[in-house]
Amino acid sequence: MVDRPTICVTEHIHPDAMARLAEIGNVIGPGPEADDWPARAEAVIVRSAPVSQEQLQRAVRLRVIGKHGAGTDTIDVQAANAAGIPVLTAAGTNAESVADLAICLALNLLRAPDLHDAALRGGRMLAPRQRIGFELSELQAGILGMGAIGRAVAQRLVHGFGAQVLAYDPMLPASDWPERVERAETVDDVLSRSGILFLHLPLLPETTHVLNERAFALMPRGSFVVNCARGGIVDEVALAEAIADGHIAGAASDVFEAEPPDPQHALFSAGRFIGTPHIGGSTEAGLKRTGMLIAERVISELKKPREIED
Ligand SMILES: NC(=O)C1=CN([C@@H]2O[C@H](COP(=O)(O)OP(=O)(O)OC[C@H]3O[C@@H](n4cnc5c(N)ncnc54)[C@H](OP(=O)(O)O)[C@@H]3O)[C@@H](O)[C@H]2O)C=CC1
Ligand SMILES: O=C(O)C(=O)CO
Repeated sequence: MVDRPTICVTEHIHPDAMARLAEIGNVIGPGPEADDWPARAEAVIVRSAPVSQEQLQRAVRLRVIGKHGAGTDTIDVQAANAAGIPVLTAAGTNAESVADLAICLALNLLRAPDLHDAALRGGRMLAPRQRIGFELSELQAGILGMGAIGRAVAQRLVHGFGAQVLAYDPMLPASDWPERVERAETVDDVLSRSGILFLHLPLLPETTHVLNERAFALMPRGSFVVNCARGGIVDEVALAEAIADGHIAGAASDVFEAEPPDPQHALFSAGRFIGTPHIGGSTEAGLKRTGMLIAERVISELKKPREIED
C-alpha cells in the first residue's frame, strides 16, 4: 500500500467511518477541498457526487472508488472498469432504513396525518370523506425490484401489515424469493393489479421511465405510487398528469430526476404528492453501517499489492 494514501470523501459520512479511514490514510473532505480528488486521491468515496469519464481520465493516482450506498448510477462504471479501477458499494447496509421510509410514505399517503394536522392547526377538520383512509392490507401491494430493499419492504408488508404482495424481479433466484410474496412474470402484471406500488429498481437504461404514461394508464384508477429508488425511473411529468386527473390517487417520492427538485416542479402542484429530499438511507444506524462497510472495503482494496506498471 502507498504510505498513507490520500482518501477523498466528497460528502458527509459517519464520524466513525471517517476515523477508521484516518487510521490508514490522509482523509480530505467532505467539502470543496475534496472536489479536487482527481488530482490527488488514491481513493475517493462518494454519496451523490458524480464520477465522470473526464474526472477518471485525470485521476492518475486513483486505485478505488467507494460508493457510500447501493446505486452506482451517478458513477461512470464503464469508464472506471476500462481504467481498471474497481467501484465498490455498500449495498444492503441501508436497506432497512429505506424500507422504513417507504412504509412511512405509504402510510402517510393512506392516512394523511400531515393534511389532518394542517387542517387542525387552521381550526378546521377535513371533510368526512377525506377522513377515510385505507389499511395497507386492503390494497394489493406491488413491488418492482426485489433486491435488499424490495425484500425488506416485502417483509414489513407481509409480516407487519398482513398485506397481499405481488413483486417482479427477473433475476432473483427462487431460493431467495421470500415466502408469501407472489412472483409476477411481467412488470405489466404488477402494474395492472397494484393498489399501491413500491419502486426498488436500480436506475439503468432499461429501467429509465419504466413508470411512464402507458404504465400509469395500466394501473388501477385510484392507486398509489411510492418511489424510494431513483427519480429517473419515473416520468415525473406523466406522474404529475396522472395525479392531476385523479387516475393516481397520490404519490410519494424520496428521489427526483434533478435533486434537489425545483420548488416549481409540477409534482408539487399536481394534487396529493409527498416529497422527501433523498433521506432513505439517512438514519443513525444506516449511516453508521454504510460508512463502516465502505470504509473497510476501500481500505482492503488499498492494501492489495499494486501491479507493477511499465
Ligand atoms: N432513497 C435512497 O436513499 C436510496 C435509494 N436506493 C436505490 O434503490 C435501488 C435498489 O437498492 P437495493 O435494493 O439496495 O439494490 P439491490 O441491487 O439489492 O436490488 C435491486 C434489485 O432490482 C433488480 N432489478 C434490476 N433490474 C430490474 C428490472 N428491470 N426489473 C426488476 N428488477 C430489476 C436487481 O436484480 P439484479 O441484481 O439481478 O440486477 C436487484 O434484485 C438502488 O439501486 C438505488 O438506486 C438505494 C439506497 C438508498
Ligand atoms: O444507497 C444509495 O444508492 C442511496 O441513494 C443512498 O444515498
